Amino acid sequence: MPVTSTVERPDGAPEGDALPINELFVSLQGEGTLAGVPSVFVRTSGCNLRCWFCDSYHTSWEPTHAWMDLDAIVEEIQEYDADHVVLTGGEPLVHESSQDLLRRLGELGYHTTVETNGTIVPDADVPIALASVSPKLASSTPVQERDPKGDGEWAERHEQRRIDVGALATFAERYDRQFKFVVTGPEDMDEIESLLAEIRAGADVDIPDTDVLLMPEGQTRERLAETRNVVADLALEYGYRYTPRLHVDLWNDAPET
Ligand SMILES: C[S@@+](CC[C@H](N)C(=O)[O-])C[C@H]1O[C@@H](n2cnc3c(N)ncnc32)[C@H](O)[C@@H]1O
Ligand SMILES: Nc1nc2[nH]cc(C(=O)O)c2c(=O)[nH]1
Ligand code: SF4
Ligand SMILES: [Mg+2]
Repeated sequence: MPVTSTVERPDGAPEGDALPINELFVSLQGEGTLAGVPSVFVRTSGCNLRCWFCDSYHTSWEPTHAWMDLDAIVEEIQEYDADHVVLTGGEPLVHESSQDLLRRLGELGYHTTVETNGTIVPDADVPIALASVSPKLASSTPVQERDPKGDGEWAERHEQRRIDVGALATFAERYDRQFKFVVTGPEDMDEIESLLAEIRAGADVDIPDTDVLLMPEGQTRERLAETRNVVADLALEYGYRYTPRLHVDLWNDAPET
């Protein structure tokens, strides 16, 4: 599948294998089944979606980055004393070079997690230890009233692109994975249930409820204080997992955390 980057490659970008990097830092994995594990985060810039709530605004709505070649990225990762690497964004899989980075990290023995919206499937040979797939629900769509830019310009494109059941089923079949839904309230549950039914019908592997995580929407402690208990109760009611957002609890989602 051709992969197109939404980030322009400006004059002066390095030749060959390189990625637009928004930030590269070490922290505790804040979300999902590996929450609490010290990890190096590589955050690429550029996304094919525009969630109104995106907590990485400068990789999606207003991308900023420095181009780094893969050698420099790997060298910087190796400077940290961590064996887990989280490749995130933006949407890391819009970039062909993300696949090469994953191949190199796999060869070096790193445990790799890819944080992805699940719309772009990598080549079959790309090693991913944990596919952390966060399919985007209707409640993520940047309709005019919720658009951070106020014009609703992205709503239609976002709506068309946000779900590809075939792609989600392929992630389920190929990798150890978690499906991590951002939940804004009880209204999201019908869509989660019907989407899971479609993925399960399309995938020839089992997807146990323990691979389904509900994550409260919130970029700040204040917002999480409103959402976390609602979402925890929904996890109990529906029998799915709850995941905290440790980096928000601990550091209020400051840059490089
Ligand atoms: C910034 S995204 C980057 C990876 C990929 N584009 C995606 O959406 O999965 C990283 C994770 O943060 C989640 N996320 C983004 N904004 C959020 C918010 N306001 N509250 C809760 N989770 C959020 C995403 O759903 C995803 O699981
Ligand atoms: N600590 C921490 N954990 C995270 N897990 C997923 C993140 C992401 O932005 O993809 C993230 C993040 O930004 N920080
Ligand atoms: S898909 Fe991920 S990076 Fe893209 S806008 Fe949504 S949360 Fe942000
Ligand atoms: Mg984050």
